[in-house]
Amino acid sequence: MARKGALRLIQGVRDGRSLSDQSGSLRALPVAEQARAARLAAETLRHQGRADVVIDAFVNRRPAPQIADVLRLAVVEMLELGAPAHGVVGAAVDLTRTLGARGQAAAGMVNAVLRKAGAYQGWADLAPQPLPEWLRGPLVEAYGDAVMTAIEAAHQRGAPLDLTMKPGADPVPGADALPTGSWRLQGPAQVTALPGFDEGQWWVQDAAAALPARLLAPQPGERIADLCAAPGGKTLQLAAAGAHVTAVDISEQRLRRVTENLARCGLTADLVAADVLDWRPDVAPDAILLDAPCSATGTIRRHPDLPFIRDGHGIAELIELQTTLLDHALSVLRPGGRLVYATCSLIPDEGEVQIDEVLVRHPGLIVERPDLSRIDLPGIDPAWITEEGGLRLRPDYWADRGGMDGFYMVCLRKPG
Ligand SMILES: C[S@@+](CC[C@H](N)C(=O)[O-])C[C@H]1O[C@@H](n2cnc3c(N)ncnc32)[C@H](O)[C@@H]1O
Repeated sequence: MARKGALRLIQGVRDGRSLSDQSGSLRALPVAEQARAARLAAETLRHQGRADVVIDAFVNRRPAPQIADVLRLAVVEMLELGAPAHGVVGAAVDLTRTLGARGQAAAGMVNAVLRKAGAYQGWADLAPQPLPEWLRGPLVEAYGDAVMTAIEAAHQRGAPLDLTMKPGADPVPGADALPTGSWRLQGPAQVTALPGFDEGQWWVQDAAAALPARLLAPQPGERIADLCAAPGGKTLQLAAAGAHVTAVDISEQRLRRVTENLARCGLTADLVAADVLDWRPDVAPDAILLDAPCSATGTIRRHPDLPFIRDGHGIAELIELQTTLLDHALSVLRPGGRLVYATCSLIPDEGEVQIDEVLVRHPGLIVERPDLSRIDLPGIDPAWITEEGGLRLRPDYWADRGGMDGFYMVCLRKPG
């Protein structure tokens, strides 16, 4: 059941739909099988390049797309996830037979290929799935070949589960403290079953994603606008620090997640469903966190489908939107106030370059470099600080601890 569900998810990705957008398509399966199908599909995409090397070693020509995906699923299940070959091969042959006349004809080939693939030596040494050229090109230019290889290796390793604790909450048993203040659980976990979930003691948030709110240093009683706020990880941090938070997002549906998260954690914020570009508060905020919409190319560890469903189109429009959002946010900020701009992107045009340009457009605007002596901003590696004074985080950082999402963030101060 889970394998058939995983194959359906992968085919959805081939048609351009993300895995998360398809989660409803598994509703007919028991919950545990839904989770298994989702994991199988994600791991198959994550390791597709390596699976193809193995398959190519045993076929004369690449099979039809659907059959190739059945083979990839089985290869990844055997060689990456360690499932016993006999069960996987039998299930893959059965799955192939359900794929119409082409499947019936291919069942023998699938059986023969997978029997050999199960005994493949050298899986661990195969190069990770490369990023598509539209993304790889700009990233090699920005970071160089060696870093690109390290980033691809980090994508292959996937992501652990990071938690941000409410101040004073007890850590989740088995979680490790990270230098920057987040907590990390290695290995898969059912989030809602973890201790402290129902009590709202913590929320799921990648260690890198937790840093923009820390960089902003929210103070009790400050008026802070969280712009582009949903699903609300940063809103929760700002509210937990005692700030009066207004969370603005264009998507009412996504704002419902913010409402749920606030309620679970016993925190409050004013929620506004609006386009930030139309939003003008009556009282200018003391501080703003602008987590702008972006290519999300820093989150591929957790979204291995992203390279398959994007082709680089739309990034120029996103960059233009980020510029407009940044200018608008600065226009509503109180004089002397601070603004943290953040994107979960690896592309410098969505980070460092935006800041180079905003400083030219807004004379008097300054960058507040991260202060490494601040006790509420622990664990910042000086190597993360960029020339203009922002923080560039990459998936290959903290490789021995399980990596982090790619992110860019910077704290700006508006002239008084
Ligand atoms: C990167 S996500 C924000 C993540 C969020 N800050 C968090 O920490 O959970 C970007 C958000 O921007 C919102 N968005 C995109 N364009 C917007 C606009 N013009 N005005 C307001 N929100 C917008 C999207 O709906 C999406 O929820």
